[in-house]
Amino acid sequence: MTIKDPVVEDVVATISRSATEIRQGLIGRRGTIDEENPSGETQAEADVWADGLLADRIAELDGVGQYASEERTDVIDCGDDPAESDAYAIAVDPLDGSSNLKSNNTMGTIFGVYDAALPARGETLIAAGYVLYGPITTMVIATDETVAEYELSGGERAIVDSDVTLPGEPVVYGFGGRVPDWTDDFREYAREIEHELKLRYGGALIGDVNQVLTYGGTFGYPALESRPVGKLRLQFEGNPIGYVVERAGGRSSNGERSLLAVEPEDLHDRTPVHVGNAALIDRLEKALE
Ligand SMILES: O=P(O)(O)OC[C@H]1O[C@](O)(COP(=O)(O)O)[C@@H](O)[C@@H]1O
Ligand SMILES: [Mg+2]
Ligand SMILES: [Mg+2]
Repeated sequence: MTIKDPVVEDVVATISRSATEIRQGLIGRRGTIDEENPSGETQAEADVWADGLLADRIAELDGVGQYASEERTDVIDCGDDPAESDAYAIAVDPLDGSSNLKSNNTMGTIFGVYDAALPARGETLIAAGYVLYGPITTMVIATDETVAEYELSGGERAIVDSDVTLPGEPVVYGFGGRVPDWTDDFREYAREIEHELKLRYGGALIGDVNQVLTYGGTFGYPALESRPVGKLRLQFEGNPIGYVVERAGGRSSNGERSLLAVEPEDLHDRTPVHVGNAALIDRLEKALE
């Protein structure tokens, strides 16, 4: 599978080559450091290390004007301003689910290629995807043309599915947050889903969303009573994941509308995230009305 846009291909190739190294570099970096990221969360040593590695490599690519990640406060300007040129802005969650490092469970790396200066609406994404560090390392890449899945080995990517499509019949679900902290409307909706689908929740967005893409169903990290804006970050998690799932034939929502239509106010905005089969996301939005 070739990616038509050479800058997107360069970004994807850089991330796929780095993934093998990131996976290997997790060994010995499972602890936390005495620092917080801009969202106020304690950083893992690996979060900061993976961010540095990706920032160095992505920022130097031709056609990349900005690099931003959930691990650093500000955007790095590294070329032409995406607002005034053909350059793209790359937003990254270097390690998604890094609290899973301690228990040695699934994690990922998420990226979005925005044709706009950050923060930007998801509608300006021209590509997005993720690496999944599971028993094997895979990469899902969505562009305007298609969603494809690859296996990564030694920095090379080998195609496994050139047309990833959300299965029509939903099978699995995963909802984040503590049940008593859910809103009454969401809890009522979740109770129905629990009777229809099978629970799959691993504590890393990427692992859980990849199950939804594989089997059909829904993943949600909802608005909480204690935190109405939810937990996940719009630029680094919500938008890229929303883009992938929408391109694969599903829907994304912040509870009211497509994640891709949400206007950001700040680089580190949080948002409720819901993705999956369109019929389920339609039902969710109705339940929250
Ligand atoms: O621990 P919780 O509340 O279940 O949260 C899990 C969610 O938080 C995250 O770990 C947040 O991502 P980061 O690890 O990149 O901060 C998601 O991957 C996951 O869906
Ligand atoms: Mg994350
Ligand atoms: Mg992260």
